[in-house]
Amino acid sequence: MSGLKEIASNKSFGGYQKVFSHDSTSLKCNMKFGLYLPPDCDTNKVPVIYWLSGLTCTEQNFMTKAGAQKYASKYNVILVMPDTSPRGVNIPGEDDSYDFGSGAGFYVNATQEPWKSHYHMYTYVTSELPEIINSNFPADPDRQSIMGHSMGGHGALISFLKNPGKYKSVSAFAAICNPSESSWGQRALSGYLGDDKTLWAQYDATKLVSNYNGPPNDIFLDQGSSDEFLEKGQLNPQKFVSACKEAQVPVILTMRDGYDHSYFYIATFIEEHFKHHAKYLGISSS
Ligand SMILES: N[C@@H](CCC(=O)N[C@@H](CS)C(=O)NCC(=O)O)C(=O)O
Repeated sequence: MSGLKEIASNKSFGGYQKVFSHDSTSLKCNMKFGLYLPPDCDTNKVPVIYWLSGLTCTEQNFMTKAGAQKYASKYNVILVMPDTSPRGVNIPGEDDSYDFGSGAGFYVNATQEPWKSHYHMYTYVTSELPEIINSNFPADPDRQSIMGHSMGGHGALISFLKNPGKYKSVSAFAAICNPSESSWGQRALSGYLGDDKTLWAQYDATKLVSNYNGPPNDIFLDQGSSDEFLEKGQLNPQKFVSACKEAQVPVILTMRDGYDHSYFYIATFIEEHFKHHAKYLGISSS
């Protein structure tokens, strides 16, 4: 990693909403991420929550639409908001689809040509970015949690399940819970990983949960009942809940009557997610 550069900074709820760029070693391109620094981190190391966004998003969507700064300030946590794929790496067709390539890295490490030289979003969000955050900002490396939306909900669930103990808690809005069985997931997993379904299973929360042996923890899933992608079979929260029950892993699925897939829905319930993480990160609101 080199060239960490602040490219925006705006005071918000007593802290600062910033954007940084840097040269990523795992993605081999320049990347941007959003970072909210709460007021208290001037003097103390504070917990960190990673937010992973969904298809088509950049580091901007959650930052500008979720209203999360108010709660990151109140609960005194650093928020990290990465982009969703490598950018501008000149792979033929990278910008052709909304659900594959740019804006759709799917939080996997690609093994297939031509994606495998850059598309390592799993390593980027679980290793490279935490190292950057922990070494450049007042982040407590022993208190980190992860949450996300849709493709990013999938990213949050697999990051949590594949790294027992690394994240104190996980939550997700409208997560793609069983990507091997959704058309979004099938397109991404076959494109990035090829046809080997055992490799797909390493990035499928519903399959991973059966091997989870980390600390006991309520996995918090949030889902709007009028989400068009739920109706289209892209999300499959019930399959994940059944797999959790079978594996005796505690899960909470909260259905929200009439809410859709949008950031209007996320903004409505984001504080509940902060409360969930605050409980596991050992923080009380100021
Ligand atoms: N454009 C796609 C859907 C893409 C979509 O809904 N993306 C979600 C995540 S899966 C999102 O967060 N979009 C950006 C936004 O709402 O700000 C379609 O119309 O089918």
